[in-house]
Amino acid sequence: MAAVTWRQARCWCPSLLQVFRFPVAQVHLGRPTMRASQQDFENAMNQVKLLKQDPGNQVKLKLYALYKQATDGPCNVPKPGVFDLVNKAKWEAWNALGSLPKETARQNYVDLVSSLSPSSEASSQGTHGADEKVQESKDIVVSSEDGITKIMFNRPTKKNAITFQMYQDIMLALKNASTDNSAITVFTGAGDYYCSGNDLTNFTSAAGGMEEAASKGAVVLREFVNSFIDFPKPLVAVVNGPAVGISVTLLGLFDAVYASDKATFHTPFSHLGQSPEACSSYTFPRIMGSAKAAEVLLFGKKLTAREACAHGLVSEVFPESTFEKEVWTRLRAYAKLPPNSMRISKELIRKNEKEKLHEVNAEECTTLKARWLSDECINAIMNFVSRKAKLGRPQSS
Ligand SMILES: CCCCC/C=C/C(=O)SCCNC(=O)CCNC(=O)[C@H](O)C(C)(C)COP(=O)(O)OP(=O)(O)OC[C@H]1O[C@@H](n2cnc3c(N)ncnc32)[C@H](O)[C@@H]1OP(=O)(O)O
Repeated sequence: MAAVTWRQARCWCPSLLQVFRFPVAQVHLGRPTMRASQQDFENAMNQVKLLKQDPGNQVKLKLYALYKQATDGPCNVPKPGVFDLVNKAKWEAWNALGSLPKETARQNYVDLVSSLSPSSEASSQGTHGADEKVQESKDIVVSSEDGITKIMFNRPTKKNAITFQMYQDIMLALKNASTDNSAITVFTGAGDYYCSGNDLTNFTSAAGGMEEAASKGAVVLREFVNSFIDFPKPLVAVVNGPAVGISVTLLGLFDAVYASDKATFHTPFSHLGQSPEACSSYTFPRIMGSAKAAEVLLFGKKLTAREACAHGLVSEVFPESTFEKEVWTRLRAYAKLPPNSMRISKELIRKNEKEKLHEVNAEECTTLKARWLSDECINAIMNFVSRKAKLGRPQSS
């Protein structure tokens, strides 16, 4: 066998913070064996380089973890800071292997690579077909059926609060959805909530200083919101329950919002010492008028679904008992409309606003970065974490 040439191969992660790297070598693949030799291992590493399609972040993390376990043994390096998203994900994947023996890790690596045959590659790609089920991660579940790509917040025990990993998963899901075979893309939530907004522990668990955490948070937020501004297909929210914070402000960038009559819309930014994001400082006054937007964004007035509909944020409200059936029936019909026509019409509607939206997004992120470092914000988050205040409760409306 030829001498192995190690090198770092750049893999195909298309979203923000996407550069997962893992070593590959110059040889060919062996099929799964009962006991993988060093050569099988090296063959498998080379095969990774030859894969024609991106196997997806979850698989790449698994490969990285198994490679490290097989070569270095159990994870022995300090955990990266919370904002070092890629290295933290890699560290967690490696650390999760515990004391798995090197030989077993080597075998598992070979078997995993072997399973990435051309036929199995297709189902793990972002370019999945319109009738496939795809799961990007456990907290963000992506599926595609009947011409609709559904992106579901799936963290019901935490009211679907969005972690840093989930921001990344959503960006990836949107990137994939923009080129898949579906005609429209739909967001919804699992459980009783649509989404309770940013996970307030994202900042409290930051390993680096607050300054660094705020800088990185602003970068993630800007990129995240950009992916909604630029999304080319019709984007629909199926708001199954209460929505808080960024899950509300983002709705100003959606093309249609359907809500159950048990949904509420709450942006408690002043309570949190924060400021609006997702272009809502621009979209909300345009959608609902400046007086109502101020009440919502400055004073944190919680809107019922019917109020949100009356003020233009929601397209239509449905009774809870028939919500799912009625909305999905309608969406399946919409998804049969000519997709290019819908895409071109959306482009026309969005075109004149795009530059402005990007400007607003950048400014909101800069402002929020400063807010996250303020005493008002730090105290509010600490209050939530220590359960002195729950932001949903003091509101009377
Ligand atoms: C880097 C990007 C930044 C983007 C900027 C975005 C800003 C925002 O989104 S601001 C809005 C942030 N969200 C909130 O302020 C909501 C906070 N949560 C609450 O007020 C309440 O939890 C509730 C009203 C959403 C629900 O109340 P309740 O029905 O009483 O349920 P629990 O409080 O017991 O919640 C169950 C469970 O879920 C955890 N949780 C809920 N929301 C969040 C959250 N946003 N962040 C972190 N954790 C959340 C809650 O702590 C409970 O956990 P356990 O105590 O472990 O059961």
